[in-house]
Amino acid sequence: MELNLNMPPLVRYKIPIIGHTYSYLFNCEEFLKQCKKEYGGIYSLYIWGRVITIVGKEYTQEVLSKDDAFSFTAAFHKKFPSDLLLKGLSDTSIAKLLKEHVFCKLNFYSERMQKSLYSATQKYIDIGDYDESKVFNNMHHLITRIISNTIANIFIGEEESQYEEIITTFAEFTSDSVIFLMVPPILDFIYPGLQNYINRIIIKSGLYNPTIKHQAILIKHIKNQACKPNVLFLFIPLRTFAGLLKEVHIMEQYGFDSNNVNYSSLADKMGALIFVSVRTTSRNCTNALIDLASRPEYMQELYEEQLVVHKEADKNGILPFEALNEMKKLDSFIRESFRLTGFIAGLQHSVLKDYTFSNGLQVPNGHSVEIYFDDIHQDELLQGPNPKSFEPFRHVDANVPASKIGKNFILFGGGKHACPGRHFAINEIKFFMHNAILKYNFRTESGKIEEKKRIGPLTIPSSCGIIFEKRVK
Ligand code: HEM
Repeated sequence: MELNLNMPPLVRYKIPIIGHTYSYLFNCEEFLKQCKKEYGGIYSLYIWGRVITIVGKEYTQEVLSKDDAFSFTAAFHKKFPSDLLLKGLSDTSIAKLLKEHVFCKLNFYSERMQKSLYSATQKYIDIGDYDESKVFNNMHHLITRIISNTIANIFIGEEESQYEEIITTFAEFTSDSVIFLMVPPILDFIYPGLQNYINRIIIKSGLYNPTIKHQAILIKHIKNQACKPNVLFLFIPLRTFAGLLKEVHIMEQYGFDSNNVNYSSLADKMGALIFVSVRTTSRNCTNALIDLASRPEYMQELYEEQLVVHKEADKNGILPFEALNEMKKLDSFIRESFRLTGFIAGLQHSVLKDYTFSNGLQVPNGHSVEIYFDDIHQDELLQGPNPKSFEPFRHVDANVPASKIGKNFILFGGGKHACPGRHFAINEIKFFMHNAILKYNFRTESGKIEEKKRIGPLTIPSSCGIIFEKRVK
């Protein structure tokens, strides 16, 4: 019984119904700092008609590591009609399949990744003649298309990724699907969960379903791909479709038999894969690029490192996989960009059973907890001196790579469900940045440090102008 539990303190609030919603949305940084000062490392807020618990650095690892008590996926399903829009997302075999067949042989994808990244960069960051410079106003949009080219190339195949409609689907699937999350859940003030209930009616009645068009495009191209022998098929990293059909255990997992392929189910899984990979990578890649454009004083040092690394490239400019380990300064820069991504709180988890934290406070089954990112990513003890300042090479001396998760770095979550795609994403961002630094000089049009755009406790990349100039060799 919830009544008998020793729950975290509920922060005082003045306005009934609204509770802390306004402060959380519009003054999150200061508000959570103040709450921590008054209530300590774990307390509850009343937001959008529900009580949620904010968990600070001392208890974060408990949330991330105890997957029998806390679930990120369950919290997402509660807020979002994923069973209608993202059917593949609840398929736990995707993470397993990716781990077993893709993430453990990333070197296999390194060449494809570089080739498609470099050609897409040339296509979308096209600055014309040799000595021209050009301003690009929405890097997030361009980088999403560049990343979509690469992810589509790897997961749906070289040939299908040549179609603009497939790139559009990869680039827009996520933003179209989460449209329902973008609408503030005002109806939840009337009754918690009402907003999601109404969203479900809208989708089920056929009034509006933003993913249908993408589903049709994915099915069409998966079919195209499946009809051609000797091509890399889908996200199953076997070289040939014939090879795929021989892999009985994968076929069984996917309900495959050579005469009866369930394309709709494959498109669902592809949708889930796009959802977890494209926007996350694009957002962080854009942030890294703008963070560097904002601090041109670091460009030369990074350029010199990339020049040395590039000596290992073959005649087509393709680096060996191992060269990624040599990009130490770039890796540190990227980790610093991740660390200061501006997320104040997030990674909401649902509580799966009554749980007692190590300090004795308890949360009931069905409750939600959210992690206080700032308490970790901006903490002096965890990050070293000047945790708020962007010090691009602070991780070089510490010898901590961008992919290392732990008590002081939770952008990729943690525990058993920590993002398995982080190495893939970081490799992609490193190859992209390596190429961009070698080819261009870039800086913000304003000449200032451009901050991310804040949306409540989260951020999206700035849409500021970035000036690109070709480097004179
Ligand atoms: C910079 C880019 C990325 C970020 C910031 C990111 C972040 C995250 C986070 C926070 C989680 C939840 C972890 C948790 O529950 O504790 C997650 C899960 C996941 N991510 Fe990523 N991700 C990124 C890129 C990718 C890519 C490129 C892929 C695939 C190619 C991917 C595949 C997954 C999968 C399959 C899961 C679910 C893991 C599970 O439930 O066991 N991610 N990611």
